[in-house]
Amino acid sequence: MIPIDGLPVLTAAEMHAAEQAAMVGEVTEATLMDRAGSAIAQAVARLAAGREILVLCGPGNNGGDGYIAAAALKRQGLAVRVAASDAPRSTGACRAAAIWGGAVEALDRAEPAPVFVDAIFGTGLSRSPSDEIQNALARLAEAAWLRIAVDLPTGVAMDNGKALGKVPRFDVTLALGAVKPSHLLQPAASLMGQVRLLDIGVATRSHARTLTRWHLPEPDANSHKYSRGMVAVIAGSMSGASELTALAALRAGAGYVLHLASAGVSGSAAPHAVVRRDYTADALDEDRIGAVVIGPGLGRDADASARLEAALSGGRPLIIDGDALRLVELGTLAKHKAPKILTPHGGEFTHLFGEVTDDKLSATRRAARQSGAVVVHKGADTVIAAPDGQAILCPEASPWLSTAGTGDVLAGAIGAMLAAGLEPLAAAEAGVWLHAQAARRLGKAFIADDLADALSAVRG
Ligand SMILES: NC(=O)C1=CN([C@@H]2O[C@H](COP(=O)(O)OP(=O)(O)OC[C@H]3O[C@@H](n4cnc5c(N)ncnc54)[C@H](O)[C@@H]3O)[C@@H](O)[C@H]2O)[C@@H](O)CC1
Ligand SMILES: Nc1ncnc2c1ncn2[C@@H]1O[C@H](COP(=O)(O)OP(=O)(O)O)[C@@H](O)[C@H]1O
Ligand SMILES: [K+]
Repeated sequence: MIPIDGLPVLTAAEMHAAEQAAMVGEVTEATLMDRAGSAIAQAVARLAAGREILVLCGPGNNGGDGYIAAAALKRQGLAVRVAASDAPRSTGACRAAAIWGGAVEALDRAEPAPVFVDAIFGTGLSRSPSDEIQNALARLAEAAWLRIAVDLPTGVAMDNGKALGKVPRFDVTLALGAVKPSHLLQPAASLMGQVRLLDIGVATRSHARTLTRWHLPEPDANSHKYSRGMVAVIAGSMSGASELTALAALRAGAGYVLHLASAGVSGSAAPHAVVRRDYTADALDEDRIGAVVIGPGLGRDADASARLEAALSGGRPLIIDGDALRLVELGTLAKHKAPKILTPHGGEFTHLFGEVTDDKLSATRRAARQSGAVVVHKGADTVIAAPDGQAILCPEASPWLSTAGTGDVLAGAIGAMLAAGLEPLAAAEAGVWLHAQAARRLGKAFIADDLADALSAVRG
C-alpha cells in the first residue's frame, strides 16, 4: 500500500494504453489480475486484523480481482465470504471465479460482515449502477466496521470525479496500478477515504501527477534578504486582504516583502517586517522584485484597473488573484511576457474561462494553454496546470480552509516561492503544499491570520 504523493495520475485512455504495453511475453491480462488480486488480499488481510471479510464481486475484471483476492484470503485461513451482483462475464472474471471455487451469495440476501470489500465495478463503469446494486452497497457498507474499495468505489466515474448514483463512503480505496483522476477530483474524492496505490507492475507515465513537496527553496551561507526573494504586493481598496498576502509571503520564506498601498491606507497593520510604501506609478521599477502579487483586496475601480495594467506591463513575474482575475482580459495577458500564475477559485475560473463542462483536470489544462499562465484552480480538489500540459492534482487539505482570506494567504505563499526563483509550476506546487500543510496542522476553526502564521512552522 503505497502513499500517493507525487505519483502519476492516469486517465482511462492512458491506463488502458499502460496496461496494453505491460502485456508482453509471459505477462497477460490474467497475470495482471493475479498480481492485483494478491496485492488486494495482502492489504485487506492487514487492515481486517482477523475480522470476517465479505467481498462483493461484479461481472467484469474488477469482480475478477475480487475473486482472486477472496481465494488468497481463504488460503491464508481468514474468514471470507463472496457475494456477486451478476454471474462473471469477462474472460478474466470467469477464470477468477473458478479459482475462488467457493460459495457465492446473492447480493440482495448477503449478510453484512465487519470488513466490506467492494469489487463490483472499477474503471469499466459506463453508467449508473442498478438500484439493486446501489441499495445493497449502501446496506452492507452501513453495517460494516471497515469499507474498502477495489480500484474505485462502485458508482464513481474514472476521469471526472462524478458519482453516478448513490455511493457509500469508504475508509480505504486501493488504486490498482495507478492513481486515476477521480481519486482526487470532487465529489468522488470525498468518498474514497485514504487512497493507497497497489503496484501491479504496469509502467505508468503521465503529464499529470499528485501534489508533493520537492521544491522548497532553502537559504544558505551566501543568502541575503534579496536573494531569498523580494515580493511586492499591490494593495487596493481593502488592505486587510493584501496585508494577509504580505504576511504569508514573509512567513513562507521571502526575504523582503513590500506592501504598496495608496497614501494613507498603508502603514498600520503588523507585522513590522513588512515594508510599507505608497503605491506610485513607478513602484515596480525595482530590479530586485522577484514576484508581484496583485488581486487580494484590489477592488474593481479605475485605480485597480490602472494598477493591474502597470503590473502587466511592468514585466516582473506575476501572480494574479482575487479582484484582478475579474478585471483581467485573456487577450491582454499575452502582453505580459514574464512568468505568470493565475489563482482562480471556481467562480473566478468560470468568469475567465467559462463553465467547466467536462472535468476539472481537462478544463484547467485548457485554461493554462489559453492564458499562457500556470493556473491554480482552487477548491477542495485544487488542480494546477501549466501551458505545456503538465498538471498536478491536490488531495483535499482541510474543509476548514473555506473561510475568508485563505486564498490571500495562498497567493502570498506562491509569491514567496516565485520570488525565490522557482519556475512557475514548481512555485505554485510549493505554495499549495505549504498552505495545505499549514491548514492540516491548525486543525479546526482557524482563521486566515493563523494560517499565514503557521506557514513558518511547516517550512520545518
Ligand atoms: N485491464 C487490465 O489489464 C486489468 C484490469 N484490472 C481490473 O479491471 C477493472 C476494469 O475491468 P472491466 O473493464 O472489466 O470493468 P469493470 O469490472 O469495472 O466493469 C465490468 C463491466 O460491466 C459493464 N458495466 C459498466 N457499467 C455498468 C453498470 N452500471 N451496470 C452494469 N454493468 C455495467 C461494462 O460492460 C464493464 O466492462 C479495473 O478497475 C481493475 O479492477 C485488474 O485486474 C488489473 C489488470
Ligand atoms: N472545502 C474546502 N476544502 C479544502 N480547501 C478549500 C475548501 N474551500 C476552499 N478551500 C481552499 O481555501 C482557499 C480559498 O481561497 P479563496 O476562495 O480565494 O478565498 P478568499 O478569497 O476568501 O481568500 C483556496 O486555497 C481553496 O483551495
Ligand atoms: K470497486
